[in-house]
Amino acid sequence: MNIIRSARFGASTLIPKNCWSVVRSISSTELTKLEVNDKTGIAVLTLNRPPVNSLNLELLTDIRNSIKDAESNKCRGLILTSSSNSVFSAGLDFLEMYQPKEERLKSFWTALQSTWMTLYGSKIPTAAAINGHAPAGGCLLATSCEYRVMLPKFTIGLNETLIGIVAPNWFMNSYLNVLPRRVAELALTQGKMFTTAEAQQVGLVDDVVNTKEEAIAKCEEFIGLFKKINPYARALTKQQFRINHLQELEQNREQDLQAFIAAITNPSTQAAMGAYLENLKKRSK
Ligand SMILES: CCCCC/C=C\CCC/C=C/CC(=O)SCCNC(=O)CCNC(=O)[C@H](O)C(C)(C)COP(=O)(O)OP(=O)(O)OC[C@H]1O[C@@H](n2cnc3c(N)ncnc32)[C@H](O)[C@@H]1OP(=O)(O)O
Repeated sequence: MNIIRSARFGASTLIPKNCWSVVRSISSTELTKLEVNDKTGIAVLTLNRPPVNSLNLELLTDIRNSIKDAESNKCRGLILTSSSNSVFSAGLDFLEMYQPKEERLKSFWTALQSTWMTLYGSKIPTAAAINGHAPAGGCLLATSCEYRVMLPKFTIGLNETLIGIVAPNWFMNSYLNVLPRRVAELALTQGKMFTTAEAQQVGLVDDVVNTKEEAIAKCEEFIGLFKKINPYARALTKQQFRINHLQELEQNREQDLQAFIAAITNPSTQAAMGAYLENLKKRSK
C-alpha cells in the first residue's frame, strides 16, 4: 500500500493512498487549506483569512507549515491561491504593525522572514494563481514563486512607499528576480500597483486567464514542465539562482528584525500608517 505520512495529522497518522477521491486534503487549518491531486501529485494551498487574507502571525505560520507539509509529502509542485473572489492577499496585516506590542511584533516579523525563506527557497516547483488583488506582502508571496498567472482587472505590486514605509532588501530581491532592474526601481520608488495587463506587459505575471480554474490549470501546466526533469538537479539549479538572496537574509536576520522594529515603531511611520488605515476604513464604508 502506498502510504503518505502527514506531519500535521501527527507523526503516527498514516493516510492510505487511493482510498480518497482524486483531490485529497493533506492538512488544513482555519486559515489555510492544503490539498493534493493524487493523479498529478500537485498541491494547492488556499489562503482563507477573510475578508482580504491579510498576513498576520497565524496565517504566516500556517503558510510556512503548509509549504513544509507539501515538501515532506513529496508533492510534485505547490500552487498558491485564495478563497476570496477579489483578493489574493492584501499583504501584511496592518493590525500587526500599527500600535504594536513589541514581543508580538518580533514574532510576526520573524514568522514573515521564515515563511519567505521557506517559499523562496522551496525545492519543489512553486506557482501563484493570483485570483485577486496582490499588494505588498501579497505581491511578495507571488514573486517568491517561480511562475505567476493572474485574473483580469486586479492589481499587483509593492506599494510600500505609498504607505510611507520602505520595502526591505529581500522584498526588493524577490521583485528583481522577476522584473528588469530599471522597471523594479521605478515601480518601487513610486509604490506602483500594476493592473493585470500592465503586470503581464512588464513580466511581473507570466500569463493572464479569466477564471480561477484556468489559473490553477495554467499553474499545473507550468509544474508539468518538470515532469521529466530530475528533481534533485532541478532543486539545486533553482537554489543556485536564489542562494545569495536567501543567505543575505539568513546571515542578517537579527539586523533585519531590528531595522524593522525601529522603522515601524518610529512615530512618523506610525502616523503615516494610521492615516493610511483610516483612509482604507473610510473607503470600505
Ligand atoms: C531598509 C530598512 C527597512 C526596514 C523595514 C521597514 C519597514 C517594513 C516594511 C513593512 C512591509 C510591509 C508590506 C505590507 O504588506 S504592508 C500592507 C500593504 N497593503 C495594502 O496597502 C493593501 C491595503 N488594502 C487594500 O488596498 C484593499 O483592502 C484591497 C486589498 C485592494 C481590497 O479591497 P476591497 O476588497 O475593497 O476591501 P476593503 O478595502 O474594503 O477591505 C476590507 C477590510 O479589510 C481591511 N484591510 C485591508 N487591507 C488590510 C491590511 N493589509 N491589513 C489589515 N486590514 C486590511 C480594510 O481596512 C477593511 O476593514 P473594515 O471592513 O474593518 O473597514
